[in-house]
Amino acid sequence: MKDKISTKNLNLYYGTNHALKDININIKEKAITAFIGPSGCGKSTFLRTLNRMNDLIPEVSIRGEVNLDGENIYDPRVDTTLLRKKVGMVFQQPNPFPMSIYDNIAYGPRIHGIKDKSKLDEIVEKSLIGAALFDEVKDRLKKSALGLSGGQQQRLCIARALAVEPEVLLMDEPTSALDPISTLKIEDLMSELKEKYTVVIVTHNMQQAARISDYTAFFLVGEVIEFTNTDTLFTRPQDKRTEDYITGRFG
Ligand SMILES: Nc1ncnc2c1ncn2[C@@H]1O[C@H](COP(=O)(O)OP(=O)(O)OP(=O)(O)O)[C@@H](O)[C@H]1O
Repeated sequence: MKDKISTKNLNLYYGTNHALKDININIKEKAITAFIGPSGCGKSTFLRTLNRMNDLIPEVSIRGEVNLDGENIYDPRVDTTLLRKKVGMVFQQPNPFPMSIYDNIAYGPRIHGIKDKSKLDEIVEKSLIGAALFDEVKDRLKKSALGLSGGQQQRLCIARALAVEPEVLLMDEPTSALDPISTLKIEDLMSELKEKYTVVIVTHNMQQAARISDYTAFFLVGEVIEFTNTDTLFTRPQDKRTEDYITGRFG
């Protein structure tokens, strides 16, 4: 499988806080890559560098490269709107817009210029099917998205991300606000999504990383300590710090 994203000596500072230190990793296409590590070690920060979401935070400075299909996304000529269309994001708290289920999903495509009603209908249906939500909501597409359960809202947010035909999906602890059954549904969905998309997930839950990801990176105070395929990381970690973390000795 080819590398979809590769970072080169990536460093990030919040003011003087050196939050990411020389990150060099390659993320494989059409696979699930998980980031684990204790709180505050830079996982979310790193995830956000992959579609330049940190640009929106004041006092951030970034050095190094993030290459998407070989092109550095920090090149000043890059259009961040198009970048974020290609590299979509799902957050910890489901955050549907206060509008109908249909309009939530049509929102992105409309921004990108699609107005034709039948085309939008088709995108909405396809995205909801892709997010394993269609059957549950097909009779209430015009009802408010805020009436859905938390787990349904999170799948709606995934459908909303899929609607603009991304290539990469970044997920920042997408199940930590959900009950176990909704969590399982999202995990099953992620395994389906990786057939078409490159999926990158931050998770606090090591069992989740072990269950669903193909590759896992262990972060500690702004550094990637170990990054390899998930089985190896959890069964034969090379670094003592990884071993201590996965065996619950700290974190
Ligand atoms: N918006 C921000 N402004 C300033 N500093 C920040 C900001 N976001 C994160 N940081 C700092 O960057 C470091 C890494 O935080 P980050 O949230 O990326 O870690 P994390 O591993 O994702 O943690 P958690 O698992 O708790 O979400 C921390 O020192 C944090 O205080």
